[in-house]
Amino acid sequence: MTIQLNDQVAIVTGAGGGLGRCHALALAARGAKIVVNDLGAEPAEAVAEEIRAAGGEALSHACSVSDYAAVETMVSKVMDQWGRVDILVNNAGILKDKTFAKMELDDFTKVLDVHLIGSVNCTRAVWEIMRNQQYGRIVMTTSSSGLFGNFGQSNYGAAKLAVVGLMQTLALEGQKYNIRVNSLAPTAATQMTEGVLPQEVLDKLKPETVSPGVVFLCSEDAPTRTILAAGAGSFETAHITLTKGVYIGDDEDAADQIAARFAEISDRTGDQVPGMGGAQGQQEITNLMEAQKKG
Ligand SMILES: NC(=O)C1=CN([C@@H]2O[C@H](COP(=O)(O)OP(=O)(O)OC[C@H]3O[C@@H](n4cnc5c(N)ncnc54)[C@H](O)[C@@H]3O)[C@@H](O)[C@H]2O)C=CC1
Ligand SMILES: CC(C)c1ccc(C(=O)O)c(O)c1O
Repeated sequence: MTIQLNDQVAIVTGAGGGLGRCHALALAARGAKIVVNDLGAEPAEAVAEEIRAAGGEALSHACSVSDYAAVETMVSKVMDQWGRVDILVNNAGILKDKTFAKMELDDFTKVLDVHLIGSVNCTRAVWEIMRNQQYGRIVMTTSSSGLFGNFGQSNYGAAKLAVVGLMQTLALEGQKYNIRVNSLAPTAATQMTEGVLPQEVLDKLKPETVSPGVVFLCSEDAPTRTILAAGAGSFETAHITLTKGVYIGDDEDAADQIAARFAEISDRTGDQVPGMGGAQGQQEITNLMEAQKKG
């Protein structure tokens, strides 16, 4: 096994079951010391015990990732015990599915509070530690529902794409401190996806088959700003791209020209994955200048 995480400390949120448990076990199998976080003390401690029984080192800490003070207490405990945090896997999550028409606004806030604010809280609590160490690997957990949409999951989808936005900027800000930030878009049979697909399909979507992707994203040679999709042992990358586009200008009929040339505007030939937000403006100025040169 090439990827070694010996002497590294990893916090995995929502690791009392499902994907988080599998990520924790997989990171521990590579030598990392694991902090098993979840809402409930019992499931978190059970996973920590499972890791210790397999010869690894683990501690559990029950708290909600939505509670910044509690997250800070968890990180202080880890620093007291092990003196560093190398890896953070923001995995904790909940669903409150309903069509947008029927959804209470409170269910929107609750979902954002766990996925987005939970990821912000945990990342913020370890950011300075990682900057000082000049080393950190952070994984956000996104979803196909956020990247591509899913009926009945407007709150969840919004939260799941928000963590990708968080990743985009943190990857840039973390670069000079050797902090790499990536996103994982898993597909797995867990309590979260219970009953949504036929059992014979769920049987193939073992959460254990996703966790090698997390090990890779937490390794020394991890990429940064990647969206890694994973399920049933298959791995893909997803991208937010920008087409070359078309210079239209601002004549009175600009909107009509956009309509007339929309196929060209959205033609994906030669599209790019921008390295940062500024790339869009650069592309637009280039298009303008090319159009001016042509007269
Ligand atoms: N299972 C799947 O196919 C997919 C899962 N995901 C994401 O993967 C992550 C893990 O999901 P699963 O393992 O499938 O679900 P799960 O429901 O089995 O596990 C989620 C864990 O997070 C914990 N949790 C919930 N709120 C928390 C909070 N405030 N603080 C700390 N822990 C909390 C839960 O107690 C639970 O143990 C979630 O972020 C989910 O949105 C994304 C795409 C697909
Ligand atoms: C299998 C369905 C489409 C699906 C996919 C992903 C999630 C998730 O991100 O949690 C779901 O909840 C699903 O129901």
